[in-house]
Amino acid sequence: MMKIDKDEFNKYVEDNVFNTISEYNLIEDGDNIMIGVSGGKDSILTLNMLHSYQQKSDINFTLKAVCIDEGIAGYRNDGIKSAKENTKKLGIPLIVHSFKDTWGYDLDEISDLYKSTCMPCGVYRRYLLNKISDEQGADKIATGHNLDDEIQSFLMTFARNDQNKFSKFGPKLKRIHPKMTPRIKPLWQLPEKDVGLWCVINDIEIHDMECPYSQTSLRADIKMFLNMLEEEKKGIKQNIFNSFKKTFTQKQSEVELCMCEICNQATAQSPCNACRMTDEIKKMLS
Ligand SMILES: Nc1ncnc2c1ncn2[C@@H]1O[C@H](COP(=O)(O)OP(=O)(O)OP(=O)(O)O)[C@@H](O)[C@H]1O
Repeated sequence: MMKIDKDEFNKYVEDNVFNTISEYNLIEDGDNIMIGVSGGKDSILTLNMLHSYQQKSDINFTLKAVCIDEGIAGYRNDGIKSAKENTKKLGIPLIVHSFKDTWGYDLDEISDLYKSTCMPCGVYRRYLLNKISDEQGADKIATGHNLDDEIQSFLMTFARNDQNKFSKFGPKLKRIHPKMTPRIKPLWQLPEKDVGLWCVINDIEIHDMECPYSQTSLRADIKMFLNMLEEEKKGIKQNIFNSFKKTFTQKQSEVELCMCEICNQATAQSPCNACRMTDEIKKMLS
């Protein structure tokens, strides 16, 4: 087995992330950054890298973290524990907010209502991440999306013939509405295997469990396909990412946003997805 030098590896990870931050101007002076922390490896590395960037760079910015409790028995509580421990260690304030507080039910209670549970989960999670970031005055939401996530999303747009999603690609999304907090992805150029290795090498306590619902998604199939290809043809994921980078030009979303007549959040169409879904779920549950 190949021996890995811890300091060298940590420097490689830090250089990779710091380069993405500076090359794409992810963080600017005076920014209030909200980090979406699930307690898993990607968001815990993001948390540590942004904390370290705050210490080492001469850019002044604040950090807060938010953890959304979807209500997944036997899964989410360990993630929240990891989010609490890791933010406490770094002195970063954490907000925990649940689906149940907002809509009155857990994800578990609505998991059978849709073909893939990831659909309602994604709609509600994105909604809450944005709402809380907006309420907290955040300028940007940092997520732990890594190189693997980005090429999976890229291939998913082809599988679904949904090129509108191109506006969500890239390490930094533009602000398209005053109430829509844009995303930044500091791990955009870092392969997932290196994120895992960083946690192991540094003995970082993380929540290392697959979401019990993730197997129902197209993303899970594409991830498995890419991992299988990578096993046989080393470097194929990096090649896909490099080709993606060459052809990628950020498409500005062409949708004009308005305010949801029910919840007063920014949306492409009123009522917003979350409110329309809530109405549908209430009917299905009654
Ligand atoms: N429950 C949550 N609360 C807050 N942020 C979240 C939550 N779930 C996901 N995120 C944010 O979205 C990113 C992508 O999430 P996703 O579940 O697709 O990936 P992941 O690879 O499992 O991430 P992680 O290793 O951080 O759990 C996470 O890294 C995190 O920044």
